Amino acid sequence: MGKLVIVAIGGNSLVRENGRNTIQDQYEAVQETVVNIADMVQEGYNVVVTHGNGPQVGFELQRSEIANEVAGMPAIPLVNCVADTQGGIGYQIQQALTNEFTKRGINKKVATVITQVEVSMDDPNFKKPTKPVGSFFTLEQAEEMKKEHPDWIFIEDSGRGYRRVVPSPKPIDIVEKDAVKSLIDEGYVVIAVGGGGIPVVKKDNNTYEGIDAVIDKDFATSLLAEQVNAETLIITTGVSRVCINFGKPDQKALEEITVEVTKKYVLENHFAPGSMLPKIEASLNFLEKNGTRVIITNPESLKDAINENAGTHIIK
Ligand SMILES: Nc1ncnc2c1ncn2[C@@H]1O[C@H](COP(=O)(O)OP(=O)(O)O)[C@@H](O)[C@H]1O
Ligand SMILES: NC(=O)OP(=O)(O)O
Repeated sequence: MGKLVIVAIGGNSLVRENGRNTIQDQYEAVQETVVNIADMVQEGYNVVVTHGNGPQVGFELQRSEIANEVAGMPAIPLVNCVADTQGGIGYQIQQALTNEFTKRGINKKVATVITQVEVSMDDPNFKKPTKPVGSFFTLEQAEEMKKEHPDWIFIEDSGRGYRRVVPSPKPIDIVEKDAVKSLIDEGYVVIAVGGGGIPVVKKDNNTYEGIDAVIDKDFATSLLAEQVNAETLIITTGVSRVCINFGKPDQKALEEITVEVTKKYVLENHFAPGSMLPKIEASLNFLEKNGTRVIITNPESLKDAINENAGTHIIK
């Protein structure tokens, strides 16, 4: 069996900049991304795919709230919005990847696993929402919305505007990890922990119950990578490389950095919370366990990045 690589697709990287946010636009972005994943499979890598849902889960929540306010339809709990977006995006990746394999004559099967991820009810992150979801707003728009919904919390997201935030507990365990492992062993390209996984808590009688939150997909991906013994973790996002002094005149793109240097940059606040910081922290977690390398890049650079010609590489 070839080397096992986990590729995480950022939710924002599936959103077109035309502001329409249609399902068709999202499918086109998925189709562009899977071309690069198929290239990796063709090069002999075993690939597990994970994906975010930050924008999409926020859109779903907004649709539910509008339907509730306008038509009195019952609101959809946040945990179910996560499940819905996990299924919807998983379906698109599964179909696009299967079609790409068919076109290229690659004999590979693809399966999406509806994945529950255990979190702790006592996680302090339930009290302090940090996960940005949905659209970007101006400060004026955010202030206007807060007048109508005083309980909504907004943060500024990496110079891109203001976004609503929801609680984001840390993942403890992947409930369906054995199913994922079995499918990998059978040669499937598996899509799992979509949107960071559906957050669940374990009750005293060992049963699970959903809880309203959005788990960061980078942390869930890092945990899955550890649990299935992946060698390489690749996080695709909106930038080709991680930078220091991001957005400033002296911005510098990083090609290769060690864990030690990365930790120093974290302490110097080079990585924005809610966007680049979780990717970096998830990368460090993975490298401190069984991982050997992490690559952070944009989807179109995937193939070059795995051949060490693009992206930011974090090594031990
Ligand atoms: N130091 C940094 N280097 C590069 N990008 C950064 C940095 N800090 C913040 N960012 C921003 O973080 C974004 C990635 O986070 P985000 O869009 O939330 O992730 P995702 O692709 O998983 O949805 C980048 O596209 C960039 O705008
Ligand atoms: N759930 C999650 O982390 O999604 P994004 O990667 O889209 O922010």
